[in-house]
Amino acid sequence: MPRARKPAASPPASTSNALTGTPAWSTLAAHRDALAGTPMREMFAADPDRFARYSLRLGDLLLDYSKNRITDETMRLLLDLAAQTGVEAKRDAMFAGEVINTTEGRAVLHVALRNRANRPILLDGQDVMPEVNRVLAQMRDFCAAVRDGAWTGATGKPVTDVVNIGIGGSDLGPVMVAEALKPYWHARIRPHFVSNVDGTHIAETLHGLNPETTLFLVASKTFTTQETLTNAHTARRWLTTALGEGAVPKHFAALSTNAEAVSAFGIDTANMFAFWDWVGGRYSLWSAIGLPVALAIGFDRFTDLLDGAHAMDEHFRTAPLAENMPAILGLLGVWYLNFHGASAQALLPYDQYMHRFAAHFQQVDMESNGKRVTLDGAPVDTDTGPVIFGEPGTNGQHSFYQLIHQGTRLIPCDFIAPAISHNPMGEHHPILLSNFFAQTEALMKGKTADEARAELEASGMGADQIAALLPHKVFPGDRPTNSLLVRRIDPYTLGQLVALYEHKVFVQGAVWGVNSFDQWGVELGKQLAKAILPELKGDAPVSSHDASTNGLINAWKEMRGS
Ligand SMILES: O=P(O)(O)OC[C@H]1O[C@](O)(CO)[C@@H](O)[C@@H]1O
Repeated sequence: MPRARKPAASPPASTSNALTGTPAWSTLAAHRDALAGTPMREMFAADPDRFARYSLRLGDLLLDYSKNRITDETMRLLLDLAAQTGVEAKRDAMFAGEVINTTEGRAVLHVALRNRANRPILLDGQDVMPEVNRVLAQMRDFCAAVRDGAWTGATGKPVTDVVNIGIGGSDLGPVMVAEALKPYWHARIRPHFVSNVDGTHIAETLHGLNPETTLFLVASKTFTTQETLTNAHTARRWLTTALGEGAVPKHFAALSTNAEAVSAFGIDTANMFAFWDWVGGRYSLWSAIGLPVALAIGFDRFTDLLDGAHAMDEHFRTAPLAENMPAILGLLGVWYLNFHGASAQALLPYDQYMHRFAAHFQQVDMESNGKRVTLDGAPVDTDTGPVIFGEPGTNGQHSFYQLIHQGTRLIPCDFIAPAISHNPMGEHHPILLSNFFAQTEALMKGKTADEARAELEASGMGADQIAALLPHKVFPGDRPTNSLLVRRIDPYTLGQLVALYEHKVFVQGAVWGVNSFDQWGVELGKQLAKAILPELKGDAPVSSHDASTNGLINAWKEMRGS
């Protein structure tokens, strides 16, 4: 398949940077001001149907977005903004395989990887589905062989440990999903993930592993990424020191788009699982990059993950935007980021297995929408991508929630929880979920000065003490949250959730008119590191940089000794 194509002759919708000049923009700004005196607690008091009005269900997934600073008018205006920025046309262009990643001349078709309906998806007039299905079949056969022990290492022993070596999108998505689906892992096979070029990562991972039963997956779309190749060469040395060169084909497989570089590394291309330039790194977990997940949970469950994502794709593709979960989450994010100055967004899974969810979406969101120019290269005229962060509940509560409740910044939060835990452990799950529900209630309602005073008076405190403490005890409330509830975190519901957030990011990029699928911003640091690496050899002081960079390099040379 061709590696680069010309951009579509006419972009699917306006790429103007005059976003703030759209009629919807000024109307939304005026509407925000009009709404300012009506906190959410008043909105709830006035409307007993608010939950029903502002919640949606898709199978076992419930989205409650009623605890937001919105009215029907807000939603109508946000939908106007979506219409005026061509969100639907841009979405349709993505699904139709148009070259929407114009700076790289690529289509964006991760939806084809989970196109379980097998609807033809044409790229340059050719259906991509036969190739997608071919690699899925290759993955299925490999998973079966490794899992049932037919695939053995060079000394005839079955695989016990799968080490995925990759970084960014070739790591974060698979780690997150593998961890989230740990209850489904094969009894014998443990997945491990090495990403950081810090030697500690691979050293600690290999510590205690047996080369005879370890399978390495070198995961790199480009197969040129310094960190991944450095780690892969170290792994290769570790293996061949123990088992000899001849062991490599039974212990190494590659997940990549670059067959030439895979061969050059010494991996048999028969053990290469391909994907394509139209799969963005941070959207690649559905491709061969998902192989560590499929090996851990089994291929059938991996296809359940794809099924869940496909269900969300179909919802995103066909539901009117007013009832479209990714569109609603995306537009609410725009509402807070651009109209309330909320520059961060917390993702808070109340499920320990989902402890890497925020880390994965940090890349998906911030690498996609951390952009300062629009598709046509003009500066954006408003803020783009939020800072994404989060920790699993209830750990975050004992850490950064203080700032969310009483700090000066507005930080919209998404709460995500399963109704049923894989580890109920007596009262643990009700306790966990009581915190989930309570946090969203507390953030919405807050605590007024009158309520705080009444509590202090009831505790028997004197008037002076009350006066001193009162300002510290007030919670302003009116802090927005979305709540997502699924029956259980399983491959299908996780697929739904991940696709939901991917498409949310798409919607926001479409509103801002940026290219959500390139990542030029990661290049400069890589370029400079390449120039610095040879300068680190020897003791001669360096003078080719600014004073700080020279000073740091020279201090390092002195500290490390010779
Ligand atoms: O899969 P590759 O080509 O090794 O790239 C890894 C990651 O590096 C980046 O290009 C930049 O950090 C990411 O977008 C990508 O996910």
